[in-house]
Amino acid sequence: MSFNINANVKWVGKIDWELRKFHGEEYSTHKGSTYNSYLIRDEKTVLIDTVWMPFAREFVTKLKEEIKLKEIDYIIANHGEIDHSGALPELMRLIPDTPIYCTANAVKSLKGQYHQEWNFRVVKTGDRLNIGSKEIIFVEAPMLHWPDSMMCYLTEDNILFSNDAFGQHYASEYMFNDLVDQDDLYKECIKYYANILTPFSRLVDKKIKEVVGFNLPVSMICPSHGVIWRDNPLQIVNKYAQWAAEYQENQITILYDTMWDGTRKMAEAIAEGIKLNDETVNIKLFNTARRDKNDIITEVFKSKAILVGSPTVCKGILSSMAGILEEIKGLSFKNKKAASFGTYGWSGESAKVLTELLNKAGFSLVNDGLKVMWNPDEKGIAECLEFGRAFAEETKLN
Ligand SMILES: Cc1cc2nc3c(=O)[nH]c(=O)nc-3n(C[C@H](O)[C@H](O)[C@H](O)COP(=O)(O)O)c2cc1C
Repeated sequence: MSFNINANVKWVGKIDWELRKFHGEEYSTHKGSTYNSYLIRDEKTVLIDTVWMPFAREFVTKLKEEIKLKEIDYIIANHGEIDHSGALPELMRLIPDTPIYCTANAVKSLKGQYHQEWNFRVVKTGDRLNIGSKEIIFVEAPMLHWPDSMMCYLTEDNILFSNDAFGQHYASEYMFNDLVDQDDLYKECIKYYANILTPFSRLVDKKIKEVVGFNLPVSMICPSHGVIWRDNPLQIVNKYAQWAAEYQENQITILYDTMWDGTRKMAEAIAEGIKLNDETVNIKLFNTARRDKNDIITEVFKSKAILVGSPTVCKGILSSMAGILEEIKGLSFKNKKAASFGTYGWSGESAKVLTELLNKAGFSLVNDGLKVMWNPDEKGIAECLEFGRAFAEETKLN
């Protein structure tokens, strides 16, 4: 499949309908994904990015149906990660001398993965490549989300090829933003931001300001995954600006794991306590052993505060909770409050362990946590209700 984006730009990527896990098993892709590659025709012909390695053969075969490979004058590698560069080895075997335009860091990441001395042409922000009646302007975007990341802009057509920024893991036969279900689209966008870009929010904010400062008109944004933004393309840039600014909604998310339901009962009673204090707050509960980790992280991203609960197990906490807290720590969430809770049988370390992990992850602790022995009785449930009520009070938005 290929389709025209306009008279001279064609999408030549791959829709991966079946993909359900990405980055190994790290990222769930409930709606599949796409690897977007673009072919620009002017006096010179330019290929922007390729596809993931398993689709390399198919990509090159289909590309040959579009164009004689020797007619590709320039390749642009906006990012060295293999979901975009994975077909380069197959392609470069056939056109080994074609120059590859990329950042200095992309030379390192591409060499690091493919161990090839291709004809690299290093570019920096503001460099221009004349392709006939138009130019391509390069904009480095380090750490959005790798050191090698870059965007490029096609003059006259006013298209920003943004690579991973503004993308989503979303397979659809309707490859334009105005044609797809808007709820589905935004769910995938915010999930991508929450799980991949959160730690780089300051850089996102800086980059948006820098690019806006160039005063380049933008008629379309073509990311490297998911749909092309042609209807009001700046809507996703505005969303990124909001998400980068310590985004939060009036939401409290409760994460827990449990063996014999005691900690679940605590979680539910705490939720009730929150509601008694504040009927407006959106409360969501997740059993971390049973729910998708990336979906949970998206909810944490949206929250003003979180509560995490685990029973004490071998003086520690349950492994699903330990795993997700490790990931949450890496994402460096800002300006969020938290507290912990959990049941125990004799030594009762879990609430303290959770509090320490939350502290290390950068959350502001509202209290020292709540522990309840064995399965909570009436008194234990009353303590949870009060704990929830007080937590709601402490976390009310000003
Ligand atoms: C394998 C195992 C190890 C445990 N280790 C501890 C422990 O080190 N300290 C403690 O206080 N309780 C320990 N407990 C007791 C649990 O914390 C207790 O049964 C708790 O009520 C379980 O909560 P849940 O109903 O949410 O699963 C352990 C229980 C199990 C099954």
